[in-house]
Amino acid sequence: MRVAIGSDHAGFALKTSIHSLLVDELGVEVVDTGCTDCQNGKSVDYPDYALPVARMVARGEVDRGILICGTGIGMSIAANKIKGIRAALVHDLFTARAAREHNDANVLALGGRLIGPDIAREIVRLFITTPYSGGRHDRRLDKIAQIEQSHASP
Ligand SMILES: O=C(CO)[C@H](O)[C@H](O)[C@H](O)COP(=O)(O)O
Repeated sequence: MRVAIGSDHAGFALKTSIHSLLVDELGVEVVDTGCTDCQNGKSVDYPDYALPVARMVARGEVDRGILICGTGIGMSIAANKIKGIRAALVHDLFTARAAREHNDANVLALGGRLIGPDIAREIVRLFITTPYSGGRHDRRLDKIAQIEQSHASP
C-alpha cells in the first residue's frame, strides 16, 4: 500500500510519529509531501499541504492519504473539495473504524493539537487495516458521487 501524508506546522510532530508507524510497523510505502521545514514552528498554510495529498489520492497515485493540522478541520475541509475524496476527521477509534467500514474514507484528517501520539497511532492503524464493508453503504457512497457530478456548481 502507498500512503501520502502531509501536515502544517501544527501537525508536524504527529506526522513524524505516524511516519515511523506506517513504514516500520505497517510496511506502508510513504510519500511525505511536507511540510518539511516547519519543525522549528515555522508557520505554513494547511491548504497548501491538503491539495497535493488529496490530488494524489484522487488520481490513484496512492491508495490513501493522511493529513494533520491543529484540529484536522481545515485539512478535512480542503481535501473534501477535491472530487473523489472522502476525507474523515477522526479523533477516536470508533470513528476510525466507521470511517473505513461505512464511508470508505480515502483520506484521514487528524488534529495534532487535540490527540496524543498513542491514540493517533491506533487510529492510523485502523485506517490502514480496516476494509470497507460495502453492501448498503455502496448506495450511500453512490449518492455522494452523484452530488459531486450534479452539484459541482451551487
Ligand atoms: O487547525 C487548523 C485549521 O483547521 C490548522 O492546523 C491551522 O494550523 C491552525 O488554524 C493554525 O493556527 P496558528 O495559530 O496559525 O498556528
